[in-house]
Amino acid sequence: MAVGPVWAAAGACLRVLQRAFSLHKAHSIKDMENTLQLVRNIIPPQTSKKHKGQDGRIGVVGGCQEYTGAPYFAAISALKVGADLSHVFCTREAAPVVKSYSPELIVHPVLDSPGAVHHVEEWLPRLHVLVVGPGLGRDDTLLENVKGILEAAKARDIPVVIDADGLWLIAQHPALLQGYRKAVLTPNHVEFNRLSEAVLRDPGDGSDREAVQRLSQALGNVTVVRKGERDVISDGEQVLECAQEGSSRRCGGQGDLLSGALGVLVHWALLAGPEKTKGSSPLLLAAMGACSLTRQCSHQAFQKHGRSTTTTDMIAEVGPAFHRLFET
Ligand SMILES: NC(=O)C1=CN([C@@H]2O[C@H](COP(=O)(O)OP(=O)(O)OC[C@H]3O[C@@H](n4cnc5c(N)ncnc54)[C@H](O)[C@@H]3O)[C@@H](O)[C@H]2O)[C@@H](O)CC1
Ligand SMILES: Nc1ncnc2c1ncn2[C@@H]1O[C@H](COP(=O)(O)OP(=O)(O)OP(=O)(O)O)[C@@H](O)[C@H]1O
Ligand SMILES: [Mg+2]
Repeated sequence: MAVGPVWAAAGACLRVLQRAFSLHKAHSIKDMENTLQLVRNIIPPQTSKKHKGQDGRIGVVGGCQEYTGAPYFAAISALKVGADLSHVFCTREAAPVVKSYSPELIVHPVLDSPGAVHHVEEWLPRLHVLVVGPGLGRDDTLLENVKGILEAAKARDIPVVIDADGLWLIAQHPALLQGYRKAVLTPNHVEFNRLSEAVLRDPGDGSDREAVQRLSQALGNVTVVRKGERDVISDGEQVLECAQEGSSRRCGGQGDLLSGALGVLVHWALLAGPEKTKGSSPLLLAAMGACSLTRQCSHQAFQKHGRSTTTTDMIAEVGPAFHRLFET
């Protein structure tokens, strides 16, 4: 019987695979650590010489009758990461609710008004980044206004982070962002599949890494962050993975935290210049920073609150998590 040699061959094969896997894992961890080092480089120093607004004026476009939490989570997270001013452009009904969550946000009740595009356009020169989509909903009038806002942001070369229902809009009209190198898309599992179907028609089999890279390429190298058990990030050229330890809690709102944090980091990364980013794509660095931070917040909050952890608990961890990842 040749069972012995077969088992021996299978065992050897398994050991080779295990070794390859652990080497790959060690490599990924090293890649992640190298990238986090570059993320530390882009963080602007805190000095007494700065004026209000310099470290970030972020606009969140979202907030409607159903969803008021999502734009709040995104906008407050931007502030907690270190932006100086955070604006929310939402519907008339949502505005008093969002305001009542926090006196720190500047809230514009304009998104469902006929002058929505014009109003946001007037603010654009004073904003560094737009985060489009958290709690936006899918009302046609709102989405039409957001189309106009995106066109206006592109015309001014303002970076945009697109999340949640903003991604729904892009799945209907991919041309809106085609080739815009200052865009970052942050789909969850379902949003990623929807976008891939819409943009690639045949998303194919391939690995997660290939799928993210292909979507980015098909959209003309916009940066794509696919959230999940591991976050996969690509600008169509490079692919990074974020495997920072998070938690097994999957409450709503964690992606909103990520999008707000990313808004600030995108501003910082673009401001930092090549001597700080050392040839790496600023948007990839910003994405890796925001993904690591969100997961670290989740990890810390879960250690304290376990099963009852919610996004509010994670937001309370933004300061300590940021310090732990980027300032020690
Ligand atoms: N407190 C709030 O106001 C919140 C509002 N939210 C808003 O809710 C709106 C809809 O967002 P959704 O994320 O529900 O988008 P979708 O409506 O596209 O999601 C569809 C469904 O997919 C499911 N899903 C998510 N991840 C999955 C996975 N990995 N595998 C299988 N199914 C999965 C979700 O449970 C959801 O019911 C957006 O505007 C969003 O910003 C969310 O951000 C959560 C918090
Ligand atoms: N299975 C998982 N294991 C660990 N972390 C995960 C897992 N899935 C998602 N995450 C993390 O949770 C965060 C939010 O991702 P998620 O997929 O929940 O976004 P979302 O559905 O857009 O959230 P939201 O409820 O805010 O809309 C990201 O930091 C991501 O890395
Ligand atoms: Mg989401």
